[in-house]
Amino acid sequence: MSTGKNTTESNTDNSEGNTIEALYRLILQRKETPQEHSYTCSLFSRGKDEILKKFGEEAVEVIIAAKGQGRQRLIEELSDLCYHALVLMADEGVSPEDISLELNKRSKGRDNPP
Ligand SMILES: N=c1c2ncn([C@@H]3O[C@H](COP(=O)(O)OP(=O)(O)OP(=O)(O)O)[C@@H](O)[C@H]3O)c2ncn1[C@@H]1O[C@H](COP(=O)(O)O)[C@@H](O)[C@H]1O
Repeated sequence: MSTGKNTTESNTDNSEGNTIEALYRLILQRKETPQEHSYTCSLFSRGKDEILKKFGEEAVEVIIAAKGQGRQRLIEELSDLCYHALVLMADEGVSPEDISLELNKRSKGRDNPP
């Protein structure tokens, strides 16, 4: 998956949290400001059904990769899936922070059962 850094488009930050959030912000920018030659913009312009279709295709490609195409191929397909998940999230108004909050809620529930 290609990355952005903070609000720029630099690809030098390997911190996973920053990478996901920076890429999400860049995807949001693409949604708000259409650009020529942007795959992300073309995906938004094709609409929700196409975004969902791509997400499903990438999920299937992850499964196929995990069934014997090797670790590097699996990393590439998981990266495609993460990117398309972020596009879906941006289209639906769900942020990485929303996901973190949900995961944190579950983590607290498990660590401190009633
Ligand atoms: N991380 C990604 C990223 N991961 C995967 N992809 C694209 O997702 C597509 C994967 O789908 P396929 O393999 O089915 O390829 P395809 O045949 O081109 O796709 P379709 O025409 O069928 O939709 C490829 O075109 C990849 O280029 C991505 N496209 C963009 N980004 C990042 O998104 C940001 C914005 O980029 P632009 O969209 O170029 O502005 C930048 O940081 C990019 O690096």
